[in-house]
Amino acid sequence: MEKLKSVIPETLKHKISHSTAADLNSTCSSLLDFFTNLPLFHQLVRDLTDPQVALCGKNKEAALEAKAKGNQCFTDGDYSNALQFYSQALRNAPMDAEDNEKNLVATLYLNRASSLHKLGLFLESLQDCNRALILSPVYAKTWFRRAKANSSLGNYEDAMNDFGVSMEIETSLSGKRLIENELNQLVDQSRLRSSATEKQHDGNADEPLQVELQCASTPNKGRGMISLTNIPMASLIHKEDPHGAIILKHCRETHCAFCFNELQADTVPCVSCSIPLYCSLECQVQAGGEDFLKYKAEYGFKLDLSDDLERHIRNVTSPSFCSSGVKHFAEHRHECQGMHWPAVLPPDVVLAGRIVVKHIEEQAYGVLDHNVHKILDLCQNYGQVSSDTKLEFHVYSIILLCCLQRFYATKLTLNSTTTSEIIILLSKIRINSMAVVRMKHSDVKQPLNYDLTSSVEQIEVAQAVYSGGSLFNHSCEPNIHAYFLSRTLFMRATENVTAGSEMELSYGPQVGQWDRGERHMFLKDRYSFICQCSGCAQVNLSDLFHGGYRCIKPNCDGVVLDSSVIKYEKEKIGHRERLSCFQGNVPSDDSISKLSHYMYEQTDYHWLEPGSCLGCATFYDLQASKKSISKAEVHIQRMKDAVTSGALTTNLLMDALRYVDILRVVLHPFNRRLAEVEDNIAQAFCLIGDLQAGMDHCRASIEILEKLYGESHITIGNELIKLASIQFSMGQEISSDYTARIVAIFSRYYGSHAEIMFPYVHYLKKESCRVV
Ligand SMILES: C[S@@+](CC[C@H](N)C(=O)[O-])C[C@H]1O[C@@H](n2cnc3c(N)ncnc32)[C@H](O)[C@@H]1O
Repeated sequence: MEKLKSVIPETLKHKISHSTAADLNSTCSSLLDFFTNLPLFHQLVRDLTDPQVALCGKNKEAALEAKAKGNQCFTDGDYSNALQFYSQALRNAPMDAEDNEKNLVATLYLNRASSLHKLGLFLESLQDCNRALILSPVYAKTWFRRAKANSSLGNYEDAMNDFGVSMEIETSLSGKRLIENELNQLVDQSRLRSSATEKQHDGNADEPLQVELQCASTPNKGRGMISLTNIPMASLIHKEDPHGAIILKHCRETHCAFCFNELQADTVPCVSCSIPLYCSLECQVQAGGEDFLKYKAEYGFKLDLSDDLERHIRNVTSPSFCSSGVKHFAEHRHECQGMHWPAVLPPDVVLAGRIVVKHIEEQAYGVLDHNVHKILDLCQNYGQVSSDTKLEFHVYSIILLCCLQRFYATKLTLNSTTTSEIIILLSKIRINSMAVVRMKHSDVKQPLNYDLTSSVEQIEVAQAVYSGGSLFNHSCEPNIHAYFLSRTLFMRATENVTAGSEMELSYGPQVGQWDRGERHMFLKDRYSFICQCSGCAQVNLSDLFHGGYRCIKPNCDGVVLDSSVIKYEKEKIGHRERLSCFQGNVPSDDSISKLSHYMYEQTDYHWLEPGSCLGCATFYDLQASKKSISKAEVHIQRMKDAVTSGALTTNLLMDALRYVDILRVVLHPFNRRLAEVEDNIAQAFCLIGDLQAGMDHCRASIEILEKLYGESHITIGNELIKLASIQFSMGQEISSDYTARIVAIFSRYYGSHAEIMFPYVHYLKKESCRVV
């Protein structure tokens, strides 16, 4: 692609770089003319769309080779490698391929089920048996394997039926005897053990939306969502499935390409290509590609089975989702023609393709020509994107159209109108799509037992467009919180909202996390807008403390600011509205109220000068402080590196501690850097086994963060979990007040879903009941 961009004449590049949305017809027409006569372009399109050169098609030989390796590993007792090889074979195996006169895919699912069973993964083993039986219900071995999985799971009735079918199909005497033995053992077992399994808490799946919202015009952010009623904190205010979504490349091997949940060992590959992996048949069928169920074998035994066994076979081989009647747009279907453009082009471009195809399919006679701009009624900002992005949008739009034409030859014309419409669609996706995130597995699965001071990390797994969700504007002081379950977007009010207020979420940056300059830069680079939210427009204490220095006058709590911060604060003062944060989030304590009182009382703004204390107006030169900070940072970094590389020593930690003292002398006590450093020190202490010191520093970090974010922010919730995990490791009891505080914060942000997303919340709730 870079090569293609590099041969575009400079004059044309210049024209594109300076184009606005109104110029697109002309720039697209020029680029199309240029590409039409460029062999390199035609070669590139051929490479992307010719199934003969693509590497993502099915390949029986590769599947058989992997199967043979899997069999060898299984024989050698190396079940986890056997599992890997069978999964690889499944990815490559054509659905209709036969091996030893049996359906190859069914055999591979059965073989993998055996490995999964050996590894103790019984549910996964059961699911693989189900898949094998849909494709081929006539093998006694598969029913036998299913019976074993069910038996291990305590599903005795199902297991007996499975053995029953297996016995009917089995022809050999020795086979029948084996089944009979197993069946007898199962009968004994089922008498001894109850099959009760704990039902997983799945939240209130049908929690109703409790609010009325309206899309209205705002003074400086375009459209926005306004509440028409008072909304209590933690209410669910919005729930939506995506208009279009796509998994990110780095998560293809780890997360389901449809629901974006983490993949388990029993992955289901796409039926007709070797790229996407799904967590279940249901996801595969909904996402499209070819339909797995197309290969469902008809049950045609010539056996005299009881009604119960006949019903059992039907239930197993016709999964319930087949009859649910819910029809989804099969978003992967047009990408799955043995070509590899969907695997190669950037996700937002492939996502644009999905949205275009959905548009065409939803209109029975849809043709993509002049009406693409109606695809999504969302705002776009083509005019504001960088020159480089404009050029990329042009090139990718033409390439995407060429790729889509292979599937929709009659409905897609490649001309300047369609190309410019795709460019506008890409601009819409750029500012309106959301990153679907998941908590890092290890952070949430093991209640209070994870790496002691690691922070809860989110991973971006997919990019999705939510037509309704896109109407919510950004605020660095948001009053709603967005999160995802599978691919569904949920939004909740994180505070009590009065009727008529704007409902705003954070697109990333928040007050307390970054200073105003960093927030602006991020939003401008990523979304190309200048933030006009209350956090950026009004003076708030968090922004003052965030990077503030300590006043040199003894007993003065005032904060001293650097010129870079002053620049932004002066801009805010132009707005003449002050201290929004003080009235809401930040807890009042003496130092804050003194400072805020002082600031409120001032009618002129001379106090706002670099190096001048906001509390007592004493001036001092920040240069010397900056020098000592730089020196201290070197030593703290040395300790951090040692933590990362596992080479931490007590000496390195003590050395860093001395330099932290220097930071404490020069930085304001609520400076965010101090919170970060306290956290680093806490982690280091935990690593060398001094958990008490680790806990003290973790607490010190939380106290600072509370000043910056307020006491009920989710960041504080995450930090409190960290503290609880240290306490837990020390064998200390976690007090019920403390537990209640954590539960309250998580419930405020995740409502009834808090426990599914963070199993430790469930654990803490149970603990607090026990303590009380
Ligand atoms: C996802 S859309 C939100 C809905 C949009 N306002 C509309 O009219 O469709 C994002 C765009 O809204 C505007 N916007 C959202 N939050 C903003 C903020 N805090 N300050 C300024 N503009 C904002 C920007 O133009 C941004 O590119």
